[in-house]
Amino acid sequence: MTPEEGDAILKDNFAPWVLDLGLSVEEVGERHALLRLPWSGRLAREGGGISGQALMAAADTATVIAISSARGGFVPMTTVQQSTTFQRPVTEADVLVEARVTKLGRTLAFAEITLSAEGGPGPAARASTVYALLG
Ligand SMILES: CC(C)(COP(=O)(O)OP(=O)(O)OC[C@H]1O[C@@H](n2cnc3c(N)ncnc32)[C@H](O)[C@@H]1OP(=O)(O)O)[C@@H](O)C(=O)NCCC(=O)NCCSC(=O)Cc1ccccc1
Repeated sequence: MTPEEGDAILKDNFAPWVLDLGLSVEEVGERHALLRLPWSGRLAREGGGISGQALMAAADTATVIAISSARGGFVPMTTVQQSTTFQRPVTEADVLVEARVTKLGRTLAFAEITLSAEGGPGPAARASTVYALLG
């Protein structure tokens, strides 16, 4: 899969409010995807840091792209579980969202996601996700 194909999956399969986050696919590999969440003050909470809700949506979205890449294209799937830790605030920076598929089964897929402020000192958040593959 190419980043352009990843962007097309975004456009065709996600809710309008998720598309409003402005996510774009920077890189896709055999079992991973790298997305960019552009900084916007609209995503910030009191104190100026990016909201956890935006980061969780970005992690969920990046996982769909990574699983699609691992499967060679989009297949119907649904999130079953996501667990997220928030480790550093992000202010005034894009967030790079890297999702890696750690197990691709027949009916379930597992992924680990690292979200980092561009140029930042380390992960801003990490997530673990489980997806049911429906097709
Ligand atoms: C399907 C499953 C994950 C597992 O089901 P099981 O453990 O086997 O449970 P059970 O047999 O008890 O069935 C329960 C119900 O499931 C239905 N159903 C079952 N199999 C299929 C099937 N193959 N296909 C379709 N439906 C199927 C079945 O009709 C039944 O409905 P009923 O109760 O009779 O009316 C279920 O727990 C579920 O739907 N959870 C909600 C997940 C969810 O909403 N996540 C958040 C949204 S994802 C997101 O946003 C990310 C994203 C973005 C863009 C693009 C992509 C992703």
